[in-house]
Amino acid sequence: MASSRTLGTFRLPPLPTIREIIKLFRLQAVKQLSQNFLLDLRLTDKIVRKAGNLTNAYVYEVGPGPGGITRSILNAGVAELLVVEKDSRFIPGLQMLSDAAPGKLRIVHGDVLTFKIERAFPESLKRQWEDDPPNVHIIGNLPFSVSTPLIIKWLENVSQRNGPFAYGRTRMMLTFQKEVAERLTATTGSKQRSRLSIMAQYLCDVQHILTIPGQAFVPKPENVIP
Ligand SMILES: C[S@@+](CC[C@H](N)C(=O)[O-])C[C@H]1O[C@@H](n2cnc3c(N)ncnc32)[C@H](O)[C@@H]1O
Repeated sequence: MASSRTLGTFRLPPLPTIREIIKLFRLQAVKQLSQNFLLDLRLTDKIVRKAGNLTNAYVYEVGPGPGGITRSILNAGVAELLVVEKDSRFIPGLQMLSDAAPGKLRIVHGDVLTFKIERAFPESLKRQWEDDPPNVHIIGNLPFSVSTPLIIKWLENVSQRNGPFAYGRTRMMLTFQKEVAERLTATTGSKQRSRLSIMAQYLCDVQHILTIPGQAFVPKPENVIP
């Protein structure tokens, strides 16, 4: 009999809702840390579907928080999901998810700005830069105070083919504040064209995939777009 890892048919068992997890573990968003959660699993499923086919993929989720996107990634048939979360309050809820998905979810209590993902996944996943992208994906809904410095760091990593790009042309699916997303995707001549647009588009194929309405987040932030 083949394992679910090979077939990519894993589904999480019934679990408390994200709202219940937030109540259970007292995970109220901390305003100073710009925490805004996605509670609607249909939306997190949609975000994860847009990241492409994750069957047997190795996924690095940055800032899982109460775990909405995390659940959708686990249900997408991944080989392994590694999450890095800075706020220790979220670790017990993530541990519950890990227990529900034996051998699939690795939890790191740490900082995405310093975590060394290049050592975390098997060497065998590495591809030449010119080859098809590796089966390694980055997904995240980070606070905006972190997503901007992080994307600048990752663009530097792309140019040096290290960090997450030691595996090859690793794909990323990230949420950004509306203004940052507009700058990342701004074409020549547009008002939002900036150094960030030029750097990002020179080094990556940048696409605006979907707009998340502010009311999808709890609490509701300023304008957001992935
Ligand atoms: C905007 S919330 C999103 C949470 C969850 N992904 C969701 O969509 O509901 C951002 C998450 O990133 C975490 N975070 C913030 N800075 C971080 C850092 N430097 N390293 C790792 N996690 C971080 C926060 O604690 C929080 O859980």
